[in-house]
Amino acid sequence: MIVLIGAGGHAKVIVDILKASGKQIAGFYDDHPQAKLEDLTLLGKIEDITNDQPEYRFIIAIGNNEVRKKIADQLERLGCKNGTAIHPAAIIGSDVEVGEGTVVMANCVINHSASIGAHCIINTAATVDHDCKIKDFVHLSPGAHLAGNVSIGSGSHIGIGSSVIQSVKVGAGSVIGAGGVVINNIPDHTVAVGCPAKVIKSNK
Ligand SMILES: CC(=O)SCCNC(=O)CCNC(=O)[C@H](O)C(C)(C)COP(=O)(O)OP(=O)(O)OC[C@H]1O[C@@H](n2cnc3c(N)ncnc32)[C@H](O)[C@@H]1OP(=O)(O)O
Repeated sequence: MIVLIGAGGHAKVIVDILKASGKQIAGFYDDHPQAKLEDLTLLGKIEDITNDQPEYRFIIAIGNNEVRKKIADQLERLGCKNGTAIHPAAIIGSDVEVGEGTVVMANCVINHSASIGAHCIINTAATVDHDCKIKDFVHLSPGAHLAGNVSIGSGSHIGIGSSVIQSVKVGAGSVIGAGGVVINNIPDHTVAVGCPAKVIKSNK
């Protein structure tokens, strides 16, 4: 039984994925007392989460990577278990690892021997090619494409429609702007944009 945390647009898409894959949703937590998420039950504020029902599997349905990490730390302290949501129209190759709490949206392709960390978002129609290594709390935006053997550090955000050529490393906590074309390694905690993507500022 899945429990969602958050009730925004990202959460709505995850509800659709869970419905399409036949998973039951017990309800959702959100800090706004008037929050609505389809016909699901609001279970309380995020600070009210407990591990009283060990059959629950939590998915943090919030797009911001840092917020997701903070809540994941809270869930870990409580001993809560995480669920995953993988759209039935996603294609997952052999020897692919998908970490707990991660969501994979419709029309994604994750190819042979790629590994995806925990609490990642592999957004609509993103592709991750063979042997890529994606650490925890990464967001690959819709239509982002990673060639083979790319590494993405923890908490980085790859913008919508970006491409990363083979064997390049994007550091931790970095952002690649929408439509960026990454052909060189990108350091930790930076924002890079354009074609070819160049660092324009720090992301600390
Ligand atoms: C389902 C969903 O909705 S998933 C969400 C998907 N969303 C995304 O992928 C958003 C990605 N975000 C971006 O591309 C943003 O523009 C960012 C993060 C790169 C930069 O945002 P900010 O930090 O607010 O920077 P800001 O808008 O001030 O831009 C700084 C400079 O970079 C330029 N710039 C910003 N984004 C880009 C871009 N994607 N490509 C090229 N140049 C860019 C701006 O024109 C500006 O240039 P200037 O200084 O010459 O005027």
